[in-house]
Amino acid sequence: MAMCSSFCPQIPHHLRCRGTPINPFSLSARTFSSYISNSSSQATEKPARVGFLGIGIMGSPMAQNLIKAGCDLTVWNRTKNKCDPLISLGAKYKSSPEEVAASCDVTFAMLADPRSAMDVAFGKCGAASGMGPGKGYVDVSTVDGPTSKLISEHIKSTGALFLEAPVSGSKKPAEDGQLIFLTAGDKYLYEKVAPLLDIMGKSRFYLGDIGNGAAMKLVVNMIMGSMMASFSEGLLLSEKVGLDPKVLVEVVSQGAISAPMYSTKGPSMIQSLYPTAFPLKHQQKDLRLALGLAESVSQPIPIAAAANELYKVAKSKGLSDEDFSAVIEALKAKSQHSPNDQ
Ligand SMILES: NC(=O)C1=CN([C@@H]2O[C@H](COP(=O)(O)OP(=O)(O)OC[C@H]3O[C@@H](n4cnc5c(N)ncnc54)[C@H](OP(=O)(O)O)[C@@H]3O)[C@@H](O)[C@H]2O)C=CC1
Ligand SMILES: O=CCCC(=O)O
Repeated sequence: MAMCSSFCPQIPHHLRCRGTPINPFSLSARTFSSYISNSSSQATEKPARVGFLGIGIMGSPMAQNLIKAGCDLTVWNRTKNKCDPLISLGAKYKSSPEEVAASCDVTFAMLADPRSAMDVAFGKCGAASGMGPGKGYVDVSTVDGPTSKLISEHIKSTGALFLEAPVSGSKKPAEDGQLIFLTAGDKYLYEKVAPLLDIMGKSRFYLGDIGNGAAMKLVVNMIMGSMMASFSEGLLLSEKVGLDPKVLVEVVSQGAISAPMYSTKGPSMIQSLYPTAFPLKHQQKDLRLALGLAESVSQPIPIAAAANELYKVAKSKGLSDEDFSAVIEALKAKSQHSPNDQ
């Protein structure tokens, strides 16, 4: 368990065995009382009833890890057939977010963007209609602070608790239970869902008031979006001046600007392949939201603003559902010129 914040309960790694969701906090909460905290043996009781809304690239492996850990999981997705593999693994299915929330102690939501996060949380048959005292709602989608605050207000007006908990880490870390949770909101709920976060992630940060988790996530993804745009420029420039971009990837990997993202995505970018882990449309959404965040405090972010334009060009070229590394295609288009150009 990585060091998170002074508020963060430190759980020794040996207490985080797969299939044994064990955490000392589980003893105190009534709604979560079915957790056991026996660090020396396998869990003999099932965890509390957990809901999961939004079974996309991220939601699917996160939900799967909860099932594998023995959680009593109920799922919902707008496109129902994406729930089928989870149902095969033992998940229950309900036909609306309201029904999931009504039947669960804590409900997670992993939705595409602010609009869908709000619709699912408090739209027609939304989760809020099924919430009430003793329940918790944990939104792990990447949204902006104002959206998160609105969702929080709707959930809390029912008497339930709310935690925002966007994640750093992509498809593979989600599959491997290695996500990083950036949480804010009700501290009590944070402590109660810690065992569930520890099933899906490798670390968690508690950042205080609602909006802080969203802001942290947007800052991280703003940096990531600019890094990928810059890396794309480097790959194309190296090739144009007669260098082997594969060697560039190797050189970068050995130096101070080394990043797993470059080593992982560089080789496929060189082949113009963009297998989707993080959809480009979501990266552009995050840059857009980061620009709004910066605007709200009059902070100039010109690099991110330029990167955002590039992702918009990539979207206009039909690359929304490709991996965000496909942003390189926007630069290829830009750099095309006639042989007569100087
Ligand atoms: N992929 C990644 O690497 C990461 C993504 N994120 C963030 O996580 C969130 C989910 O991402 P990801 O799983 O990749 O995205 P996907 O596009 O794969 O999944 C989006 C989910 O939102 C649902 N959805 C979209 N619109 C609506 C709507 N109007 N009403 C109800 N449900 C809707 C989709 O349902 P349906 O199946 O019906 O379309 C799907 O379940 C995003 O906020 C993203 O920014 C965070 C970290 C990493
Ligand atoms: O929001 C997406 C983040 C992807 C990552 O952290 O690798």
